[in-house]
Amino acid sequence: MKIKNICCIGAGYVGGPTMAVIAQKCPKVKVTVVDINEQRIQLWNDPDVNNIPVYEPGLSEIVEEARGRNLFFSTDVEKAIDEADMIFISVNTPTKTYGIGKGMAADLKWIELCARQIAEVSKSDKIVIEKSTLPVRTAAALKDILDSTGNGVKFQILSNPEFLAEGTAVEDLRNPDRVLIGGDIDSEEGREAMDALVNIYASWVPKEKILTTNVWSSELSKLTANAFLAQRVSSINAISELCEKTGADVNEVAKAVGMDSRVGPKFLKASVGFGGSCFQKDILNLVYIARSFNLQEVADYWEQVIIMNDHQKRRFAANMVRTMYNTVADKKIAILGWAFKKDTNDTRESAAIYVADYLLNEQAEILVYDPKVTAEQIYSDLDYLGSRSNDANRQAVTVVNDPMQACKGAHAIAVLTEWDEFRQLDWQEVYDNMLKPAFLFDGRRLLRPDTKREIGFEFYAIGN
Ligand SMILES: NC(=O)c1ccc[n+]([C@@H]2O[C@H](COP(=O)([O-])OP(=O)(O)OC[C@H]3O[C@@H](n4cnc5c(N)ncnc54)[C@H](O)[C@@H]3O)[C@@H](O)[C@H]2O)c1
Ligand SMILES: O=c1ccn([C@@H]2O[C@H](COP(=O)(O)OP(=O)(O)O[C@H]3O[C@H](CO)[C@@H](O)[C@H](O)[C@H]3O)[C@@H](O)[C@H]2O)c(=O)[nH]1
Repeated sequence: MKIKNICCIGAGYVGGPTMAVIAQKCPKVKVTVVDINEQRIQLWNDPDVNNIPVYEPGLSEIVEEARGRNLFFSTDVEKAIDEADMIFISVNTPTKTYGIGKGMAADLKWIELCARQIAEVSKSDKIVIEKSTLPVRTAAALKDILDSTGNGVKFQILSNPEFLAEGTAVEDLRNPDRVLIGGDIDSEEGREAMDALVNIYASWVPKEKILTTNVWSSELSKLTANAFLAQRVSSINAISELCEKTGADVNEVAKAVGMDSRVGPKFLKASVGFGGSCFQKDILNLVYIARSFNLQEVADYWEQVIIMNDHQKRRFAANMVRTMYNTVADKKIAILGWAFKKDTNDTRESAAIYVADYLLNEQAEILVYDPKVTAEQIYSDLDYLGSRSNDANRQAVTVVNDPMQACKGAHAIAVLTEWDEFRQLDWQEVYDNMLKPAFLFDGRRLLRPDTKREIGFEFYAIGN
């Protein structure tokens, strides 16, 4: 089966970059990314390619090359569905905030809306691909909805979870560790659909890296992969607290442990806590699924990864307060970095939001600098927590676009995102312009303790 037209529903952090790379690597395939968010689509179509709504190194160049040639962004969802042979569903699947499974289960309302719309609009057979991260067995629900139209259109459902990490999305998409495709391997139509998707990826991914499985394994592998990665971060963060009590250094411990080839060195960087839109949501979802099958021990085991992460964020903020003589009321605290990791403008579940909220509850005055996050986003993150009025957030938090300005006259600095530029700051000048004692809290192990202490900072770092 030759695919000519691809539609992707959802022009977010996954849909945008993934489709841009497919369009670049398959110039003969027309790729249309659609979204109900008009402003987002407008930005994807902005003549100045630097204004596209997702910041990822290397992405604007690809969009510039492919946009208007075989890559299109549109709000006309129906037309794109109608024209496509292959439809990726890449909409958000956040944690439910209401009803059964509130705070745990994935909210599948947007997925279901997509399925219903595809069912309603389609006049020809289609391959429908789960790109969003979904609970295991969601494909069965999609199949039910799609097969109930009664208009004779045939749908093949595949699971093709995305493993890209933000900040390295383009590199991860161009050079994936693996591509996972789950489908109905027992039927000829199922195998044909899987082959069609394999062929798209085979345009640039070596065949041995393209893995095909049954649908349920594919769906569950995605949740499992994120649970394993997050578990490593929580494991090293648990050890970081022990390091602080014993004189061991978490970086040295991580290096010694990670050099065991059975463990490996990646994802052992202690931090103020993992953030991002995926780890917490996907583990909560896994825990919820395990509980729904009455697997209490399995659920409790994975839940601990989240409990540890919440503890890490809280204890970092509490340590700041304790160190600063048990009060930060009316003290100026500069937060360097708001994104959940470097090289992205995404702030979802960023540790910075929770640390700031904790300090605001202690009546601190906060100045924030992040090279890629807007003031509007920072206020909206704080407002969303609902800890105080929106006005109170604007009164207590000032967002600036120069790190030196954030630190000037501050009692303390907290480094909460590992942006490279923070290493290069003139730390002597920062110190000179701060109130003394000048407290510096490194939540990312970004800065060298010896040089900062030499300058005169009261320096604290996770796991040191
Ligand atoms: N962000 C990541 O790094 C990442 C990586 C791998 C997998 N995932 C998974 O991919 C999925 C998408 O994540 P994201 O970060 O791109 O989300 P996102 O919120 O950035 O983008 C989702 C988009 O879908 C749109 N949308 C929702 N319902 C729609 C509908 N019915 N019709 C048209 N558009 C609709 C929204 O307007 C939004 O722009 C999630 O399931 C997530 O778990 C995310
Ligand atoms: O050693 C580490 C590694 C990561 N982190 C933090 O963990 C969070 C997540 O980082 P990362 O995994 O690099 O970014 P994400 O974009 O959230 O990517 C994860 O989540 C995606 C969405 O499901 C998956 O596709 C990716 O494979 C998976 O890495 C960030 O806050 C990091 O700062 C640490 O604290 N220490």
